[in-house]
Amino acid sequence: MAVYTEVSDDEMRAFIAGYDIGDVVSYTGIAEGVENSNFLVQTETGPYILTIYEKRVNPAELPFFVQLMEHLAARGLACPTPLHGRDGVVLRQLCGRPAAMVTFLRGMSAKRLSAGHCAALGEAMAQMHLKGADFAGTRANNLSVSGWRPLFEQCRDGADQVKPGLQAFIAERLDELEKSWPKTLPSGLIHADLFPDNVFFMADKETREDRVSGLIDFYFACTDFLAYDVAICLNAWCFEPDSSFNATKARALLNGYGKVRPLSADELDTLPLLAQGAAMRFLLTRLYDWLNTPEGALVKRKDPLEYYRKLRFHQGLTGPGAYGIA
Ligand SMILES: Nc1ncnc2c1ncn2[C@@H]1O[C@H](COP(=O)(O)OP(=O)(O)OP(=O)(O)O)[C@@H](O)[C@H]1O
Ligand SMILES: N[C@@H](CCO)C(=O)O
Repeated sequence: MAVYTEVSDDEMRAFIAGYDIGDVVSYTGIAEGVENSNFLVQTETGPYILTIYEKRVNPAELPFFVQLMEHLAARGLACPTPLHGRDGVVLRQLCGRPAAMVTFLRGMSAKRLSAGHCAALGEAMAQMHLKGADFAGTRANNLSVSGWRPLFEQCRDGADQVKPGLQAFIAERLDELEKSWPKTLPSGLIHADLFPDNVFFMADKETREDRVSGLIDFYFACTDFLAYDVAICLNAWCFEPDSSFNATKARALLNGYGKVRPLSADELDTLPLLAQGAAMRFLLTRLYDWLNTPEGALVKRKDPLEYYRKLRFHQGLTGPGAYGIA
């Protein structure tokens, strides 16, 4: 459940009055998500999403995220578009926290992922990379290689409670990743959290096949290697619940991506390393949350060991062939 900030009816009405979108008809907290408080707000002119930004979002970075969504939406990417208040302002305050309203996107995240979903995701991600190429804003990725060790230092003492030997495993892998992390791959705007819950699909009316209808949750977006985004998605989309890797889904994802933006030989060769790094990122943030979320908290903790297993898989690879590509 991700509604950290409760909003009263009066506070909601006053907040919505700041926009030219009619009066509030109803609103409800959205249970999904872990980072921010989200509400579905119905007004006389339709549905909107209200986000109240919580702990992990740095208010100073909000203009970057808002301008990025405006940039991508203006170039035809189906993503939330921030609403301007009557005074022109996008970033506002509600219940003492930064807040913004965005357009509501139709569609649903895929519950049972198929190779078709992975192919569609690959294409949509590549389109986002191309549309983001002329975005003027930049934001360093604080959850890439230089951010992992400080995060590890904050949770290393608890690691062995989660799995005996985990502390030594992470320490050894971190040393290796820091030594071998690439320096010169094609870079640009990446989403950095394009998990299945952040991608909406709708069935095509004629073919009945699921098409991507929208990408949401740009609050980890940053400037980094484009192939790192691909690696994050290989991890998030191509493993089965029993932890086995599905090379058919990986091939579909990579081919879908490559149809729009072909990956260079360097990017392909580096994928196993990038995928290990991407697994390290989510292993560490989940480990940190696991150790720091009090028992009984409203938010459901995600299993860090899922990403330990993913890291181990990529660690054993010598090239991108295991991802189903020649
Ligand atoms: N623009 C939108 N249109 C429709 N639904 C949305 C939109 N934005 C968010 N939602 C709904 O709200 C839920 C939570 O949103 P979001 O993933 O942005 O939250 P979060 O707390 O930042 O989550 P995460 O844990 O993925 O970082 C989504 O799963 C979706 O159901
Ligand atoms: N997608 C993240 C959580 C939200 O950023 C994870 O699964 O760990």
